[in-house]
Amino acid sequence: MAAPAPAQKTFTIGTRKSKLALLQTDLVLAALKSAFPQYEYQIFSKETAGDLNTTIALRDFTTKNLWTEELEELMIGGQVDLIVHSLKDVPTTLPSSCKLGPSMPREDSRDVLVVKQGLSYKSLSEIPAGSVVGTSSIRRTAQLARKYPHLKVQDVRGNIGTRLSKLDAEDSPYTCIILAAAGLLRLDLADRITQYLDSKSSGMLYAVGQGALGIEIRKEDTVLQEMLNTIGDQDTTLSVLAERSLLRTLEGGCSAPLGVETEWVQSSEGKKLRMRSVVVSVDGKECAQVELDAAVDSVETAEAFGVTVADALVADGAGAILEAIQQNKAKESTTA
Ligand SMILES: NCc1[nH]cc(CCC(=O)O)c1CC(=O)O
Repeated sequence: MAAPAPAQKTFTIGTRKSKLALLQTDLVLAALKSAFPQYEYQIFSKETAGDLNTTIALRDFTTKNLWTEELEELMIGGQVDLIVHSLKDVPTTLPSSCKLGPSMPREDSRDVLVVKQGLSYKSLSEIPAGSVVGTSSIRRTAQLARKYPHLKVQDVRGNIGTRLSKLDAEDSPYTCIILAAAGLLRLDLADRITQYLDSKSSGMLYAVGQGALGIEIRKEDTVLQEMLNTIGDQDTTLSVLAERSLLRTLEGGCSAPLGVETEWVQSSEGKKLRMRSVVVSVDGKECAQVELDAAVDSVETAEAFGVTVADALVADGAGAILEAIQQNKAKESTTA
């Protein structure tokens, strides 16, 4: 008699509960299902500390693992097999038993300007002096202070829907807010995008990993590693590896005022990764800036490129800017 068929293998995908997180998880689930229809998949969603704390400014959190830690514990415990994150929210150093798999194709990585409903400004340069821009990101705040010093910045927290409601509220202090294009595009809110921000249009660079998904697995899970290799995109994987290596080397974590912009360019020596990067002091007065190209074709060369750009930024003054921010933080936490 034939042995009974083995129980159908089911992969459990862990995610945050926000609308965007669930949409992103559906993208991964669809890709896995289409490449590996022989397996079953289920989603386990959970609200994280980051979702539950919407009043404290993000930069005041001391832990960097706000969005990831609780799900990682479940994965290490075996209750989930993979976690789908916004890569931007994933710390550059993971628990020793976890790793990131290859990245699927990246959504638009740029920041965008969203103007309050009813106002007709078309770009950041049209926003009048003294207007309030909503953002809780130190990177966006610092770059605004540098390029648009006549504008004011005020915190705005919550998921994307909440931020849009806060912007549009009649008694809102905000003229506009800055968001990641990726979130709005995935939520089908492209009609709220007033202007795409980048090195050319506005001099604003995006966050490391922005627009990409981070798929985290257990380090020893060779089955899932192989499966993710199949649905991964080499160009995206190498760009985000280089960006994350830059951030890790600068040791600024998610609170570093570091902006990047990577693109693949054709040169006479073949395809190269171009990385623009900037570190700005919170008041916008100090700035280190570097643009480099490198032939990147492996994990090793991608990570080495990130280190090279970090070293060049430090040589251009980034170290002093980051140190001043660290010292300020230390001071605040002893006097608060
Ligand atoms: N920190 C919150 C966060 N994490 C990921 C995204 C958007 C999607 C992405 O960048 O992949 C956002 C919102 C935003 O910055 O507008």
